[in-house]
Amino acid sequence: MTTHLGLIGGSGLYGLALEDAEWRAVNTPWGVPSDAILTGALGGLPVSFLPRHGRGHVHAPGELPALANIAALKALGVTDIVSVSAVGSFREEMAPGHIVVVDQIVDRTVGRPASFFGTGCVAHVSLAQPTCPRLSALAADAAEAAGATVHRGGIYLCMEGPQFSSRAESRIWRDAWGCDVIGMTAMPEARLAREAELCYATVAMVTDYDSWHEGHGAVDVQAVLSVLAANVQRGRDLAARLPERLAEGGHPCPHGCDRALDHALMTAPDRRDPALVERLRAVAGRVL
Ligand SMILES: CSC[C@H]1O[C@H](OP(=O)(O)O)[C@H](O)[C@@H]1O
Ligand SMILES: Nc1ncnc2[nH]cnc12
Repeated sequence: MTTHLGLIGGSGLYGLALEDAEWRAVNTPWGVPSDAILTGALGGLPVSFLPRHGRGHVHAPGELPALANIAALKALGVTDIVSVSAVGSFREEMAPGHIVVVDQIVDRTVGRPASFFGTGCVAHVSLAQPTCPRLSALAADAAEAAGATVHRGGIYLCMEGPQFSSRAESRIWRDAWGCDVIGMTAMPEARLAREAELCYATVAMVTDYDSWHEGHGAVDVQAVLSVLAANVQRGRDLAARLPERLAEGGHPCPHGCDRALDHALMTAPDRRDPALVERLRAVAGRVL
């Protein structure tokens, strides 16, 4: 399998310098993604870049076309997705400007479509390890090489938003639930990447201390944007350092991300909905 890097740019990251760059409109059985996808190469490795919120930050976190986003990257041949996200921190030592390469996610979103499968073709994939350890380690190495302070591992609380958390919520996620960072977009992205058999890693850029920290004001967009602006070059450096690490080959994935559907389908072949199966070919063709 040819390694193809998919980069999902979060708040503040709407473009990237690629070789042979071309913005391509992609359609999927789940509609159109957040924006056209910038295809090209970095250091000889095929790369596809999708601005999660669209250029100009059009889409709210709760209304992102996440199914179309993952299906479009899969259709372009992406094997590995590195998602870049702005997050608030629940830990003093995970300071603004630092990077946390998340290894666990707690999903507090509500009402977001979160599966390609459903009635007529039911599947249950494992999400015990929602990010790929191999890809996460490579992303952490690239971030360190780009000069960032990196925390390897952390629990990402994915809230619904779009409002930020109350102080009481912030303290609950931090003290009672033991979460490390908070954002609004890792879910259902990570779920869908697993269903589409793609390796997925989240590189979270800390922009604030959310609302719990007595020594810091509560988060607002201005604070987030000023930290992102100060670190945008580091984000680009990190992206530029990923291909050389990925090029050594990671497939078959030692953690089985690219075979996640091997034993996941439940619906008997003769009981499957043909229309749904047809749509599913775009992400799960390997097992259908
Ligand atoms: C601009 S602050 C809130 C916004 O930023 C994060 O977006 P992303 O994960 O795409 O970087 C957060 O999840 C919210 O959507
Ligand atoms: N404190 C916070 N809560 C949710 N999403 C965020 N993105 C950046 N900072 C955040």
